[in-house]
Amino acid sequence: MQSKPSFVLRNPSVNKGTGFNNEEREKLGLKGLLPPKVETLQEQSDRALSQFTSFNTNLERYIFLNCLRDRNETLFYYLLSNNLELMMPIIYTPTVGEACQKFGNEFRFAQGMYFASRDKGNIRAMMDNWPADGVDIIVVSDGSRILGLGDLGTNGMGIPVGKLQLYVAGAGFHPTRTLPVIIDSGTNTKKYLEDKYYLGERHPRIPDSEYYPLVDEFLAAAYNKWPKVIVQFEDISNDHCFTLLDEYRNKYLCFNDDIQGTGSVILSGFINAVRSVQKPIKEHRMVFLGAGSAGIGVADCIMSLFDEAGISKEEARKSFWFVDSKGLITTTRGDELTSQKKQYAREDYTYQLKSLLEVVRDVKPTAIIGLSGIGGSFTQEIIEEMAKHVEKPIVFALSNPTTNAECTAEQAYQWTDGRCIFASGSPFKPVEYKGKTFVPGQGNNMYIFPGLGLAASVCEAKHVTDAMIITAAKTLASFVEDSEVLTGKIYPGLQHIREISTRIAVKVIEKAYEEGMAQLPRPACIETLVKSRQYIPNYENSNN
Ligand SMILES: NC(=O)C1=CN([C@@H]2O[C@H](COP(=O)(O)OP(=O)(O)OC[C@H]3O[C@@H](n4cnc5c(N)ncnc54)[C@H](OP(=O)(O)O)[C@@H]3O)[C@@H](O)[C@H]2O)C=CC1
Ligand SMILES: CC(=O)C(=O)O
Ligand SMILES: [Mg+2]
Repeated sequence: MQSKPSFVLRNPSVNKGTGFNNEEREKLGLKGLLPPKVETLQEQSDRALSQFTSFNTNLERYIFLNCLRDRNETLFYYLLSNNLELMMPIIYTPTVGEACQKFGNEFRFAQGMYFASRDKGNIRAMMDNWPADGVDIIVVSDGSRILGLGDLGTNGMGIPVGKLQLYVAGAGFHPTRTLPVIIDSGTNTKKYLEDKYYLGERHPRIPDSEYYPLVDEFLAAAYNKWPKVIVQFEDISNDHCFTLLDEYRNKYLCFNDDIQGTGSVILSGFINAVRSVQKPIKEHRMVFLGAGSAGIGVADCIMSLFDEAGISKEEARKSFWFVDSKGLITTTRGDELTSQKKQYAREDYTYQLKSLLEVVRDVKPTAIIGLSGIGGSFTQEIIEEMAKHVEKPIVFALSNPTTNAECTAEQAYQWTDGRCIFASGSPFKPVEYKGKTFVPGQGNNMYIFPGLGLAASVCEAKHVTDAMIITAAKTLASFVEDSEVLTGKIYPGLQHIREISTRIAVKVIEKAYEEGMAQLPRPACIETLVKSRQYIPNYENSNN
């Protein structure tokens, strides 16, 4: 049997399934191919929601949603957009972590594009194979540091896929104009190299002499084919991600979500935490567990608050203490520090503090920020020690997925007797403690990258600047009222993500014009322009 070239029921971008009305069924030759009842998008969505809830595991729900997307994109995004709080933990952290780990076993159909070492020299030609007319946004990973789960190689594809689903649902990028990419540079994880279902190239990671030219060729090809595209670097290990960002941030329109997106969202949470504890920035002592891409990105962004308070960089750095896998980072520790760590290395320690507990005892921090990927590393002893010296401790356990969080919300509230301001990278349910309900904040870059990316794309920004990142953080912070921050709430509800992303986009675009970064002629009304560009999942030419 020959398949029809434009068989709409097998094309997720145009398929409406039972949503095709009788006129469309007649015109498209679908009569007899669908059950008789014509359904509205809402009716289809109700059924899909009931199917979603019938599964026993989150991985099954993840697979269900991605298969739905592969059948009917409009229905998928309609369902997702209207049930974001319920479905976010499935398409994104924590479930996406498990989906990546099992990517080879659960593989059903391909999404996105893969460029491997053997493709060197052919990447531009391969891009012509991408079926969509245009691409506005690419999320690219090499799978080398997927959440806190380590080097997953090609299995990391779930992350670009999930991030782009948020770009669509959260900000309104058009789904057909998004492209998830994996640069397959091998994997150093033996388990995957030996796994018969592993789908990537089966070799250890390629050396830098091959890695950087591969990424360079990919970027040159992408900007050659789609000159206005924005590229988000995602979950790339810290031996490469800083170098890539430095190399390309002033060459192309790109940003690194783990460094800059995380920096922005945690700056936002920190602004509101400072409002909540009512202690000026210069009185804060911040201990970071983890000095990688996220930890450094966050500290760099929080530095802007000191700058605004008229405090010099040199003075401001004295408010930061970084702990990595070897202990407190000092200039006298004796190991070779990366340039990022050097800026925050303490010069005032003649003795070495090896553990986080020792550092907390020594520093008596007002804030403890976990971006280490090490689950449970904020122990009861550490948090209780901190809480002895601070009225309202700021406890951010930001590592993903949930199993890698430095502590749980329940632990943080219990160990601080309900006094802490808490945020985590993956969601925790509200906690009942001593008759009070505490709603933990989710300090996750998902609040920032959709609006930031939309802004950069809509105004055709030349580059993503630090000022645009800081503007995004402040705009997000402004969504929480004074009365709310006093109760410990530091992030707005996720159900408002469209409104949040729209406002972030407007403010970031204003900043881009102010800085001369926007290349699109300035419109009469930025908000109208942004809204006119946002995709809303609905059936066209239907009575639905
Ligand atoms: N909430 C959010 O929005 C985001 C959360 N994250 C999460 O943050 C975590 C880290 O990400 P990222 O910074 O990119 O990762 P990196 O690999 O770049 O950095 C990890 C850091 O943690 C340190 N570390 C590792 N083990 C220990 C240990 N036992 N004790 C103390 N420090 C340790 C490493 O030390 P060393 O330098 O010595 O190797 C390194 O400094 C991940 O779990 C990720 O999911 C990341 C981005 C966004
Ligand atoms: C949220 C995110 O980007 C991370 O955990 O890597
Ligand atoms: Mg990430």
